[in-house]
Amino acid sequence: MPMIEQTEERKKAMTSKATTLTITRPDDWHIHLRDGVQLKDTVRDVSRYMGRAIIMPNLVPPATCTDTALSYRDRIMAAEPQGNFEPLMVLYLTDKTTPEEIRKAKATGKIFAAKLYPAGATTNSDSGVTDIENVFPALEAMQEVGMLLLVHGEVTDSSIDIFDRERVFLETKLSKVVDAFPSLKVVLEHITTKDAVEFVEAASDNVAATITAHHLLYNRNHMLAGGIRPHYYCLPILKRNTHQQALIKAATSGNPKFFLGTDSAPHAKDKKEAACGCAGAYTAHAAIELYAEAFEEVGALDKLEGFASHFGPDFYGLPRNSDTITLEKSPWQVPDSYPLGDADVVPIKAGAEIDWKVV
Ligand SMILES: NC(=O)N[C@@H](CC(=O)O)C(=O)O
Ligand SMILES: [Zn+2]
Ligand SMILES: [Zn+2]
Repeated sequence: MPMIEQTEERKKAMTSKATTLTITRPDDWHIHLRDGVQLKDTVRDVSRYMGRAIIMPNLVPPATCTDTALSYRDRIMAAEPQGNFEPLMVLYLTDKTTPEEIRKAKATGKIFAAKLYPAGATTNSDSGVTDIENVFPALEAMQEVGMLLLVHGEVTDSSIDIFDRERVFLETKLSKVVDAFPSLKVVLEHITTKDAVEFVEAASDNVAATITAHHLLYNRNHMLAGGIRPHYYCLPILKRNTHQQALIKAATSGNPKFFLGTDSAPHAKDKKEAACGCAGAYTAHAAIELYAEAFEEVGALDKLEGFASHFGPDFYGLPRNSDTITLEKSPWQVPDSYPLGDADVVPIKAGAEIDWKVV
């Protein structure tokens, strides 16, 4: 066996037997904290060890302007009295977002990105964008002031199969945006397909993607084979195994274009276990632990730190966190549910064991 392969083999053997792992403190580059009575629970979970998080603005009503984004930030800060956690705010783009609003948001130093939801694509996206060209003036201003564009990348055309909506979005919409705004930094959020991996790899260095833990750990069989499991239902929907494999390969490749974004999106139990259940999976109770399981599965624990703690801040042009966290191999059982304000949320791996624990 050639020398290089032996070294690789040894490294694999080492990482697969690792019992502790210390990494730079991670950040979550895509999370839903919701609002009101739910905030104390969602903020407690994310702030246990995430240094910062990009906070999605799809509230009811959505955070479409600087003032609503800043007052939402204040409510999040009030829910985390220790002050160890920094929420990075995001503006919700609509057909009417003006270049002035973009400049105003950027000038606060607290709003880092604007989010494109195609109208009707996902939870609370009704006020989203109806035609991508409607936001071109806003995108022009974002490119100019250096504000990132975050994208829910799915078309909403009812004639397009739900499993194809991400791919068709790349071909018909996102390609237009990256061609028209080559200096705009774009994050394709929560990618779910091999097509998205290839799109991001082939694009310029201004295009990156977040990947969730649940899309690394699961495929559509987990959701649909042997019974329908609503807690795996999220958007973009889990795809077939070959797409899951492409995502695992991208996340563990060491390519800095792919980084951590949990898309942890809690919905009350009764809103998920329903005839028409809401889209979204809750993973903030064990975010880094779930990623550690996915990385360990393919012998790539040595690639977790870059993905979870380095590539996100590098892409956003922010400093990396300066302290560390330590994970320990110490299996624990996930509760059947957690409190979520005046309701309960069923988390991913409810009632099952997770191997890693943050100490
Ligand atoms: N991912 C989801 O399935 N749901 C998210 C919205 C989103 O990120 O698309 C939510 O807010 O519930
Ligand atoms: Zn989304
Ligand atoms: Zn989301």
